[in-house]
Amino acid sequence: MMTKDRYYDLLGSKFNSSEEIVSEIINLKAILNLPKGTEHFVSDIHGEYNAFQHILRNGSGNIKEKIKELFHHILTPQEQQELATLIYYPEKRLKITNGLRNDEWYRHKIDQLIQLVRFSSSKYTRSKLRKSFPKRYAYIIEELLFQTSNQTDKKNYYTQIIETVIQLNQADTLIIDLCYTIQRLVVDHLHVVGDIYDRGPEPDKIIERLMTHHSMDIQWGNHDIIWMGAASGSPICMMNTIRISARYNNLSIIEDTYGINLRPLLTYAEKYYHDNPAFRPKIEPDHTESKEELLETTKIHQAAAILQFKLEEQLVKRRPEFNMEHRLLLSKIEHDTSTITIKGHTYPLHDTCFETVSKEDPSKLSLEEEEVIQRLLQNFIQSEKLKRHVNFLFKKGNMYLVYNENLLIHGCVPLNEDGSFQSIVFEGKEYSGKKLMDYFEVCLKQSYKNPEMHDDYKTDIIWYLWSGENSSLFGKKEMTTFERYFIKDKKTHTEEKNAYYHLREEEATIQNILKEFGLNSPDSHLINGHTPVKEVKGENPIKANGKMIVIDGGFSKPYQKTTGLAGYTLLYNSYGMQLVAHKPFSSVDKVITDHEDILSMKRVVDRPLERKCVFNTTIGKTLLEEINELYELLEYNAH
Ligand SMILES: O=P(O)(O)OC[C@H]1O[C@](O)(COP(=O)(O)O)[C@@H](O)[C@@H]1O
Ligand SMILES: [Mn+2]
Repeated sequence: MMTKDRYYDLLGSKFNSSEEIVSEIINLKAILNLPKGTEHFVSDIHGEYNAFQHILRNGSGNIKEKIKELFHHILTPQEQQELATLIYYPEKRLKITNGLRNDEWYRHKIDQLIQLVRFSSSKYTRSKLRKSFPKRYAYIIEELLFQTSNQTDKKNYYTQIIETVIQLNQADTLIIDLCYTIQRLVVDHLHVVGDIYDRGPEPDKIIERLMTHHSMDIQWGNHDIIWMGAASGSPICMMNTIRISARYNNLSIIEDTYGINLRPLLTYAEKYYHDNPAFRPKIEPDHTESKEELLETTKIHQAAAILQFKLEEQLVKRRPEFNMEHRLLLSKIEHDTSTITIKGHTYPLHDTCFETVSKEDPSKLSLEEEEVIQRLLQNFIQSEKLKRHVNFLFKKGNMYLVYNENLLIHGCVPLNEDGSFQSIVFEGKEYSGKKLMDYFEVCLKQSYKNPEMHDDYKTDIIWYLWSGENSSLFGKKEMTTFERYFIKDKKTHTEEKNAYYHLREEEATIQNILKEFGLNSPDSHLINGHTPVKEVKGENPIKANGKMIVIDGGFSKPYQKTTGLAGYTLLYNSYGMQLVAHKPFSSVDKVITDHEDILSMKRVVDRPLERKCVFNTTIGKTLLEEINELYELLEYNAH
């Protein structure tokens, strides 16, 4: 333990004089009284990088709103949209409008953008603002920002700066910098409420983009943890990532993006599998793969699924505490009649591919299969890029987050029908509610530290998190992957949701959960992703008298049919929370050429009586502690 004296000496060494300490106290106190910064919540991005980056660029409609507030009396809606498009994609827009621009256009645009920077920066201190400026024009932007073109004495100075920039052919780059500054200023902090991976084609690009973000956090989703599990040495999580990537025709994420060699798996799959309609990949109309390539994917898809089922049987048997015996489906197959009996009903099996499944010992892996799995796993563990991405997920992510009096969880808090927390025994200890989620997090972290261990308890827990009944990330009784492939009767495909999903409609449930996580403020909310909100069927994303908000971003194209909208994101500024509904995103080109935007409709979730300041936030609490310490330091120095 550090002594108090030593601590103050260390802290004091950051300041040269008492005056410096005093001015830091004044600075921090001033920050506490600024309005709280805008938080942006997104979830279930599912590899749809293009739609995601667009939402970041337009701040879920926030940029357009600022433009409207500032310029509604001088710009038509069309002109406002054009300005918005310029701010979203400055380089691309400037390229397109090349030739149409003259000095007058530049003067005008730079002035409008400066006004917007000023307007969007009112909540920031000068020092924070300075940090948000791109380096190359920081000085010029600052000069322009703190002068106004209206005061006559400053007018010449202001105009002169802009004229010089134009004369020196620097206007384009200045405009680009101003646009990105505005993008950055309208959202202070980003929360990603899980499911960056799977289904869509570019999860890696999403992670890379998030790595450059100025301030963000992640709550892991079930589709993120299977990739984290694969990098932690879990063969079953790895097989599942391969199976899903094959299903959505995205194997190039594994091969090209993460540099993992799938050849051994393909060679093996070619030997035992053929074309099979149930395993043909889902394809987009504009896909570029040849018939042969799609057939290869179909074979890999089957190999990955059967290997996953075999590994699952092994895991279920070695972990009786997981209560997953009902998932021992390979053991239930009647090979002679090609049927299976589940919960007392016998169903015919279709599109089967059980050539490698032994009747006597269905979970048994052949030597060849063991080898393929080992080689793949080594590749997953050693992929530098995957390691970088998973490191980032661990660094920025958690099972849940308490932030500014809100609780953020991707899936759920598993509940019993009576609303009590569902409990389960792991390693001889009973867990429920918050403790259960803390336990899951410890397991994930430990497993990642030991990627050379493939079937230890902590690594197996990651699979439990993917598909176990008490998993806060899954939230359903069982995952019917096997049934979906091989049984036609849709009844068997249903995945019964945890009681949480109907109980969360009630305010008392949410209050109880918030309390479990130490939240008692009347302004607290619970924010979930994970389940698409079926607005077409009348589902409301705002539940429990406004305490519960479901924001599945609906980015995942294959799921948009069921929701009717693309989905939701959430904004939380000093005036309260607003839910934003988005239409599906078409393409960047459409935005740039036709000014098509994801039409956003806003709905107010709530509006607290008082405008929230930094003082009321999580960061505010830390600042307050810092201020108190600085006061103590002043006193310590005075003695
Ligand atoms: O639609 P797909 O890709 O077949 O996946 C279905 C599976 O995905 C899950 O819905 C989990 O994914 P989500 O987290 O996106 O809901 C499972 O419950 C279900 O079995
Ligand atoms: Mn999910």
